[in-house]
Amino acid sequence: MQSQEVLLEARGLSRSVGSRQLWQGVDLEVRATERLAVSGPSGVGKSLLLRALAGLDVLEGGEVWLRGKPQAAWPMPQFRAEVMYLLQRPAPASGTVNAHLAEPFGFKIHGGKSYRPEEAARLLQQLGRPSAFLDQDAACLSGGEAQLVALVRALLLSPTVLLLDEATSALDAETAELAETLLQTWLDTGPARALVFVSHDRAQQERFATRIQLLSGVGV
Ligand SMILES: Nc1ncnc2c1ncn2[C@@H]1O[C@H](COP(=O)(O)OP(=O)(O)OP(=O)(O)O)[C@@H](O)[C@H]1O
Repeated sequence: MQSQEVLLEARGLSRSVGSRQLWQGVDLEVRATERLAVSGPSGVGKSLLLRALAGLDVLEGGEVWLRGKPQAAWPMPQFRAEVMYLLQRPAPASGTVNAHLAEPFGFKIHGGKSYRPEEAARLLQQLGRPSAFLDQDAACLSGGEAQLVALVRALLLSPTVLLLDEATSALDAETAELAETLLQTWLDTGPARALVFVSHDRAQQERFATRIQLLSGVGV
């Protein structure tokens, strides 16, 4: 593992909310192919840490690097396309699943990429969904289905580091394991990639993480 390239690195991160210091002195390193679990009690600030890593929350203290280049030196849309954050409760707008998956390919930041519906169907099939699923209304999906679609949408965009914030929490056990297999294949093929995830499912952490980092509230 140590020979793998460091993709994402954070040093000395700190965060407070009002007068409450959530954590400080947080160091983190994610290497290619890693599946790093960030663990800690409810309210300790795991979501805020992932959001800070993704450039979606302020960096009060410390610094984050992607491939050795400081977060602040990246154009932020590009950084967020490379370090992609998936939240627990995605809420897609109305329109077909296919249209929802195709949508970001129309954004300037993903201009070099093209949407391939057959690839979307292939990924969905690996998650146990038939190709007709692409025609469903995205706004009417169940919580678990919306999580599957968010995951497929992210994988199609091929970020360097995927940050999953309880992003499989609404899936049944069997589908959650299909998602893990899909993610593992994604990590092990193609360019250098890595995964950071938060899960309250201890069994998932233990079977899926290559490493677990505890966020204790007083530095990790
Ligand atoms: N934008 C915000 N403004 C003020 N307080 C916030 C904000 N976001 C989060 N908090 C607070 O910061 C603390 C950490 O929140 P966070 O969601 O990161 O915790 P967590 O470890 O992910 O929790 P859980 O495991 O319950 O999801 C919580 O007390 C929360 O209420």
